[in-house]
Amino acid sequence: MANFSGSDLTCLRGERLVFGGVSFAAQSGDAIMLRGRNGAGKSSLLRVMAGLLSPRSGQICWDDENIADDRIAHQARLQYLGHQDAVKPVLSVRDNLRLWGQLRGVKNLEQEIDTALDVLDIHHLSRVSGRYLSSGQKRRTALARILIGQSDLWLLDEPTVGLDRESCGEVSRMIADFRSSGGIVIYSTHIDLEVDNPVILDLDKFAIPMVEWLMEHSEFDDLGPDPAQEAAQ
Ligand SMILES: Nc1ncnc2c1ncn2[C@@H]1O[C@H](COP(=O)(O)OP(=O)(O)OP(=O)(O)O)[C@@H](O)[C@H]1O
Repeated sequence: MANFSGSDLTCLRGERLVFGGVSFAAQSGDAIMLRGRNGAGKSSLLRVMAGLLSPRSGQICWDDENIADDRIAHQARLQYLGHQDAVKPVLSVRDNLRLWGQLRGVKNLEQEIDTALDVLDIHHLSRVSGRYLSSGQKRRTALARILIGQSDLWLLDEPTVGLDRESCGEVSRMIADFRSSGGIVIYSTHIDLEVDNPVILDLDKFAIPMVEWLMEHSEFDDLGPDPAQEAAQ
């Protein structure tokens, strides 16, 4: 049974404190849904979970090992689906999936590609170049990518953006199948994606004022002595 957890995570983007004090824990078969208003930090947290962004404080562990200690092992166990579909315009759908599978060293690649094309119902597009795909077709291609090769963790940033209702149902089924094979799924969504009993992590609850956080973490120490106090001495 795998464990994926984060404790007391704080994330700064640019000059802005996005969230502080976020903790989570998931085991094989679990799903966590990230909720929160626009800008609450759902994408940022998914990037932190993927090891693509370092938290300002706190740590993330897979089976009690800090993911920062072996980023390559962490990348190998996860599939991350960001806002961008990362579909290469000059490659056909099949070649896009092939490239992805080759990068991950997937065995039986052609067979896995066929299965993924069937699941996402895009077999008829397999020879079409990325540049000719609609946004929903690109999203389906990106979703097909996460089915290729073995993984233990899916990090999905608004997986259903641009999808029609039927494809949203397909995403729900993909998530259910992955969980029943022991996978952990963490996803953000603004729609009601049908997922069985997800734990809800509401990031609106973790926004804290910037100044308060800086004071708490003694960031003002670097500014030197208070001139007003010095003048009074
Ligand atoms: N590359 C970046 N550099 C600086 N700030 C960033 C960057 N990306 C995002 N931010 C800021 O971080 C904050 C959180 O953004 P994030 O995309 O994580 O939120 P979100 O909850 O996913 O939003 P949405 O629901 O709109 O997708 C926002 O204030 C945003 O402006």
